[in-house]
Amino acid sequence: MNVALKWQSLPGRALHAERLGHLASLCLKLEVKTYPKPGLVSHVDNGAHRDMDAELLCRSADTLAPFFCDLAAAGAGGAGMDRLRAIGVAAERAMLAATEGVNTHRGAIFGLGLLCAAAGYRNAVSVRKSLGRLVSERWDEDILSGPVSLRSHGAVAARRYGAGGARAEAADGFPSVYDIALPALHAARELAPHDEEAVRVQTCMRLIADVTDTNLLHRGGPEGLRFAQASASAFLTAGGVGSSGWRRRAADVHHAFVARNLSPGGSADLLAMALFVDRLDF
Ligand SMILES: CC(C)(COP(=O)(O)OP(=O)(O)OC[C@H]1O[C@@H](n2cnc3c(N)ncnc32)[C@H](O[C@H]2O[C@H](COP(=O)(O)OP(=O)(O)OP(=O)(O)O)[C@@H](O)[C@H]2O)[C@@H]1O)[C@@H](O)C(=O)NCCC(=O)NCCS
Ligand SMILES: Nc1ncnc2[nH]cnc12
Repeated sequence: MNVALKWQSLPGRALHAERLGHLASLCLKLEVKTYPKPGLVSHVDNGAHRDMDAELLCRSADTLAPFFCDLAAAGAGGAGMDRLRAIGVAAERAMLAATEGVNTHRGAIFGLGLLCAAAGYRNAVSVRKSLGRLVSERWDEDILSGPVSLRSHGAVAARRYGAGGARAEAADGFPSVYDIALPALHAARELAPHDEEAVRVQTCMRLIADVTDTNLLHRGGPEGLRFAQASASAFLTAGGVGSSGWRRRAADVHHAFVARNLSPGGSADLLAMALFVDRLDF
């Protein structure tokens, strides 16, 4: 074992891993409790989804907490990608059992799971690096060379349109979280200092405007992706949550997505990851 990994006592590490697992689950629930979020499920309505509601997403988030905790503990113990993948696959199985087969959080298990593992590792070795950088430094090659599911919606969209999706995002150290979501989140706190839900709406819009979300490609093709990006961009250009009447304008964007059956599930996951990193990075 690496000497640095002995730095923190085991009970201390276990407690830290448990906290990280709960924080990851909380961030998934905060994402759900954000309205209006174009096309997505929230506590207000089910967006463009027939098989999901807020209760199901929160049940899924609760189910995942112990797996995020295991991933943080595995990271603290210096685990390689094989071990992380095994926990991730078990988490996917538990999610599908809890939701009766609905894919609520597959992308989030992957992204938040790797961030939990990095947070466990960082705490164990006491190194001052961002979580995204640690994911990229420790696991990027294994992430990119891991088994590819040929039938997933994301894999089909990746083959057809050349999108990198969740895997490229993680291997590159989550540029959509660090370069897109976090700057938007911090700027939004200036625009709406006492309204964290508004801050999350603004961050979500920024992500939709800038990310190649494979869920949008799956449901709407390149035209759907372009429409979604342009609509979110127009909301932001008009002042976003800093302008009067923003709730109505955001709701209009939401309803336009629902009418076109568009749902940016990847951006929803990235919002939860940004909330997680915002609490933990310096
Ligand atoms: C590597 C895996 C993530 C495999 O993923 P896949 O081959 O499916 O690839 P991706 O397209 O990359 O997407 C996976 C999910 O990631 C989210 N996502 C989409 N775009 C991005 C992006 N640009 N950056 C980051 N993340 C992105 C998205 O997840 C959300 O959407 C899910 C709902 O999807 P779906 O069922 O298709 O949706 P619907 O529209 O509702 O379908 P219909 O109603 O039309 O039927 C939801 O789960 C959100 O989370 C993408 O879906 C990975 O799964 C893998 O290899 N796992 C193994 C375990 C592992 O290695 N773990 C590592 C340690 S934890
Ligand atoms: N709020 C949400 N709506 C739809 N799909 C999602 N995947 C993750 N969060 C989601």
